[in-house]
Amino acid sequence: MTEPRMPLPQVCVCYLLRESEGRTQVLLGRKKHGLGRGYFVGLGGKLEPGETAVEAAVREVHEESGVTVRAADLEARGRLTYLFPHREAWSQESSVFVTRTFTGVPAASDELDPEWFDVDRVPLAEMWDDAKHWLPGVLAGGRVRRTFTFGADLASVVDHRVHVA
Ligand SMILES: CNc1ncnc2c1ncn2[C@@H]1O[C@H](COP(=O)(O)OP(=O)(O)OP(=O)(O)O)[C@@H](O)[C@H]1O
Repeated sequence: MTEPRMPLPQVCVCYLLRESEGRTQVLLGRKKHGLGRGYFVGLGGKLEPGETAVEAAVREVHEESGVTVRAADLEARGRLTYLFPHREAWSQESSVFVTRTFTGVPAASDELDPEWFDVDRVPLAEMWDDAKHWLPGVLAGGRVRRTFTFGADLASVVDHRVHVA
């Protein structure tokens, strides 16, 4: 994978965390449309022209759940590169954010029905295949910089590495 690539489409994802009865929970939802339909995902989506990843995360959290987050409260936790050599249009780079500070109660949207999960019980088997490699670490306070390559089935991670220049 050394050939030069066009800049990849930029997306963001933002994990909202809360404490409930002594347990830490994360807000996820099953995606209703588009790329990754049927998978549980964090709130997020594509950056609009001229937007920074943080600005996009603030907007997407609100659009998808009705919850308000402030840019200053988002913790940048890293970047993920998703490569789909068998479907180049799906390749993306994602900026990952986490926050415990938000206002409002999550509500269903056209994109997903938000649901709280204990962080040690996230539905990894119903998420994109890459999530099991990094999401538990990020939800436990860590950072991530990884590149994942998906196979011909467009679902399985066939290679993952800490960084591809
Ligand atoms: C391939 N492995 C993956 N693993 C984990 N999460 C993945 C993902 N691939 C995309 N994501 C997330 O999905 C959102 C973008 O989704 P994406 O569909 O591109 O954007 P958006 O919802 O704006 O548009 P559509 O309505 O679907 O066109 C964004 O949060 C991004 O982090």
